[in-house]
Amino acid sequence: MSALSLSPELNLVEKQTFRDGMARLGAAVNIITTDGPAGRAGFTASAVCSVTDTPPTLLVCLNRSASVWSVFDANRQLCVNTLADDQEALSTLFGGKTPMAERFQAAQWRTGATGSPMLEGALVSFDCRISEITQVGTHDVLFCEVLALTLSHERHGLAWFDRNYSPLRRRDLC
Ligand SMILES: NC(=O)C1=CN([C@@H]2O[C@H](COP(=O)(O)OP(=O)(O)OC[C@H]3O[C@@H](n4cnc5c(N)ncnc54)[C@H](O)[C@@H]3O)[C@@H](O)[C@H]2O)C=CC1
Ligand SMILES: Cc1cc2nc3c(=O)[nH]c(=O)nc-3n(C[C@H](O)[C@H](O)[C@H](O)COP(=O)(O)O)c2cc1C
Repeated sequence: MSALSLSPELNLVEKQTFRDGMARLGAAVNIITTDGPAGRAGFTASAVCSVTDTPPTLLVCLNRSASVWSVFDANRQLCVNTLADDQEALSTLFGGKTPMAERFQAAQWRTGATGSPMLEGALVSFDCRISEITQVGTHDVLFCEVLALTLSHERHGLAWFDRNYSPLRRRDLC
């Protein structure tokens, strides 16, 4: 065990130290999509978390410098598509600098109740309206009320851990 990051003055840890720590905190991989008056957009996110089940709410953290930020901010609705283990390539596509049309061409989509694209083959898709946005440092925290969801019963999951992808095996599937 090392105490690399603990300074005597109890200052905040350096950005790189924080990232090294966060790299060890595994998380599901999601493609967040939206469609509406500002157009269609999507990006990869690991910063997704359950907030409360009453009302059913999750949060998504979005960097305000991302090209997609203004689209999500204007549309105020989104779908959280949690990826299955065979959808790693989609994560890379939506996490890079790829043009938006090219990102969406790589998969099949349905339209959710909010109008947001729902990914075929996702482990679960949460169709949401953004109820609140809070700014924290470089990111917006989008609080999202879940209006509908679609579950897949035949897929394993995908994790982002140690700066890489790992499958998440479901016990009831071989
Ligand atoms: N929450 C976020 O905004 C995240 C952004 N990314 C993006 O993907 C790139 C590659 O990430 P990794 O290969 O995991 O290596 P990395 O060393 O850049 O990041 C390690 C971990 O730190 C956290 N992180 C990275 N950038 C962040 C940011 N700007 N704000 C808050 N948390 C952040 C994430 O948990 C990430 O998995 C990052 O540099 C970033 O651009 C990746 C994961 C989460
Ligand atoms: C595995 C992975 C997880 C990511 N998680 C987040 C996240 O939670 N929040 C975020 O703002 N960006 C995250 N990113 C980066 C965005 O996906 C990326 O900045 C986004 O596609 C916007 O890029 P653009 O500005 O080229 O459109 C992640 C990238 C990867 C590869």
